[in-house]
Amino acid sequence: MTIALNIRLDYDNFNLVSQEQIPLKGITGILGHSGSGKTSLLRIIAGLNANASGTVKFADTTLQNTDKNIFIKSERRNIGFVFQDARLFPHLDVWGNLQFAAKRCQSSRITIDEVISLTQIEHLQSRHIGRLSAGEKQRVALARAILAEPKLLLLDEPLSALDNKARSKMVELLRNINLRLDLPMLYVSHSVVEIQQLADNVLVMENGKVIQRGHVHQVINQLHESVTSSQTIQTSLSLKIQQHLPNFGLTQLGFINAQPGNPRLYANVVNKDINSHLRCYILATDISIVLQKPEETSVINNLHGVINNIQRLSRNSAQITVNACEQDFLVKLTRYSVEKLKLDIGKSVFIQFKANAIRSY
Ligand SMILES: Nc1ncnc2c1ncn2[C@@H]1O[C@H](COP(=O)(O)OP(=O)(O)OP(=O)(O)O)[C@@H](O)[C@H]1O
Repeated sequence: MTIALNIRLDYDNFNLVSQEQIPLKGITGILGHSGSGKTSLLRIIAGLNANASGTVKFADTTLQNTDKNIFIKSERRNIGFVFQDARLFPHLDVWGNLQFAAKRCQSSRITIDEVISLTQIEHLQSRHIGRLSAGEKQRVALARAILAEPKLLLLDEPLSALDNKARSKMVELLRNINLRLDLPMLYVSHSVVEIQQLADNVLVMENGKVIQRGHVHQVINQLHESVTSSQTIQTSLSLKIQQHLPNFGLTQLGFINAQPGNPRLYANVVNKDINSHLRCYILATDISIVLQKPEETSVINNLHGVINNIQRLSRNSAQITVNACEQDFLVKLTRYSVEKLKLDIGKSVFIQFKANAIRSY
């Protein structure tokens, strides 16, 4: 199933042009700076922007074809939408908000109780909307959207008002809902970390155009510097949980396609089952490079690799790509260190990073 777009939207100071086939499998993240056109793109797909011209096809259904004067109204598109600000009915309690959605929904592939349980709002049912936290409101908005049994769910920065704890809970919840209901999602955010933790595939937007697309790790590891700040350049990867070392507060991890002899990595204890995959990232500023094999060091993660790219970031800093165990690691160094260590493409080096450099939500 895909969304096929061939559209154009012109405002006085902004033009969006997109010819895109978006495969609707799992969660597709749409990443980009403020003003790059992410919300406009979602609104066109949802049928909330009649000013756009061109064609929008959802699987075999034409939702819009300007030449043929076709425009299926938003409420008939079978597409759900969760906004940044939840947009619940303020005069109703949680149950009232859910009932409203359930009444409008025709089939019953999922019951209201199942949705309440999936979104973890059992204890909130009689609560008035005005007495919910931002995270709770988002979970109710999500429940309401799911109850309408959409074929596609669009989410526009739904986590932006949440703190880190609520955010990580929502990320887990969205993944769970995506798997349990097999409900494809398009998820807009300007946060690289949020997209890294949630999306399977990513589109990157800039100035009203999609400039990058692909699998989450591949896109994030090659993010254009105009999209990411040099502070958030990161290696995005998935690792396999090998064993927990509770006495040390550590978890041992392996590369997914590990070859015999590949070293293990260590992260601060991760609450996940053995053999499951941990989606994680390592900031480029958290990795350092040494020329000799470190023998006596407190830095727990040490990998041998070869430099395959050096890219200048600013007058005084550079991004070095080191391939180790068939994985590219991005490292940010000062130009002083690059010159001092005489780093060059093809040079054999060791990279080092601490356990707490392996991050996840
Ligand atoms: N109704 C409108 N009339 C004129 N210009 C608009 C309108 N809606 C959006 N724009 C402009 O279109 C551009 C893209 O806006 P859009 O909301 O799609 O960006 P975005 O990437 O979602 O940004 P953010 O992350 O801040 O939500 C912006 O420059 C915005 O000012």
